[in-house]
Amino acid sequence: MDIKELRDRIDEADAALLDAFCRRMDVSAQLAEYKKDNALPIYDPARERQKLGEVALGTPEPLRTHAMALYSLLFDLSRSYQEKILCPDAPLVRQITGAIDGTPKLFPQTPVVACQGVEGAYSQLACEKLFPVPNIMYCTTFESVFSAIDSGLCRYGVLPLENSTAGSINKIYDLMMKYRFYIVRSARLKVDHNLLAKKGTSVKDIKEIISHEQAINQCGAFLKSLSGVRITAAENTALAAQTVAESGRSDIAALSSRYCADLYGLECLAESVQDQGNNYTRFITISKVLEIYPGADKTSIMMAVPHKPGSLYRILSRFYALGINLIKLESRPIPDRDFEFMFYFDLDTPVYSPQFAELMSALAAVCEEFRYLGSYSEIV
Ligand SMILES: O=C(O)C(=O)C[C@]1(C(=O)O)C=C[C@@H](O)C=C1
Repeated sequence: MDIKELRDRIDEADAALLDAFCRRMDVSAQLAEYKKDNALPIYDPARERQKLGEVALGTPEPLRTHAMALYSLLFDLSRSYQEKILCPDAPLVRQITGAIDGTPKLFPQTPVVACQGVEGAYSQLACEKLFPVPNIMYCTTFESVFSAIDSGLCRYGVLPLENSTAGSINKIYDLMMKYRFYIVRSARLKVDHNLLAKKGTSVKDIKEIISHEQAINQCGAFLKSLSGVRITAAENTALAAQTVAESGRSDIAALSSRYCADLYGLECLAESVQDQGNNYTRFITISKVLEIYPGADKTSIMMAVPHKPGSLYRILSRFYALGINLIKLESRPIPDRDFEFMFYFDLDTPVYSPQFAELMSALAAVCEEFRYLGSYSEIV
């Protein structure tokens, strides 16, 4: 048999499948109306289990798992179709539409912004990338940034979320579980670590290098190339530069930004010493109020899914069914719950698209715990 004949047979099978699929979804819509009239929940796990059992029995062995995967997807599509019929205007979708209409068109120019660190820290550079003229309030910890927003002390907070070399900043993800906030903008900042020391120092004199743990990790190869040097962790890279400047020693150096060299009158002994030339950190701007500025094409959400096989797959299949691209997936253990995880998703979808509205109403209905973290644009 040639390829043309085989493809004709596939087309024939597909026509029957498509017809059966449309009929099945049509009945699903009728079931949605029945459930509404009789106050029944959309999801009926016992019925789905029974159907899967029948599918397993009715399918020859080599195709059994494939058929079961197909039916799991069919149930998902069927349920999301029913949700669309029963709750076309979910409260979350109304809240998002309200925020789009109610947010000013211009991003704030001179607000009070909280960030962790001191003058010269990468967070300060991020604040300046995110706002034209930020009025920066420095906090000692990431948590104090969250609480400054929560208490209304500052309107915005800027926090690092992930680094292209070192990965996610788990502490921030964990704090996200504890505080209520929305992301209103993000930015990618190129992070260049430089070896800074007092003027007149040469690399061979250096006996100690101080910096933030993340920066030390990102400069592993360079640090290995220096022998007999003690590595000391500092609270942040700016503080490391300040310590060197105030040390009165000519055998100590810091890994820090170019900005800090100027700020603390230090000399740059070696430039861009990080392992990966393209070292970026992604920062987010958070606010207590949901604001959606024009051009929002990214959305972050977090959710706890039931602790059973296929739960995450069910969520992912919804993204797939609606053609929504997932750009990041992170998971963190939920405190006090045995091996249960909170999942964080970054989605690449304009907040104005109908698929997005459909996804938001569907997810809010299927997850154990679901939080919409905001829609925003990213400055690169
Ligand atoms: O049987 C139902 O109650 C349906 O709504 C149909 C259906 C299905 O698509 O087969 C969809 C959702 C339920 O969880 C169970 C089954």
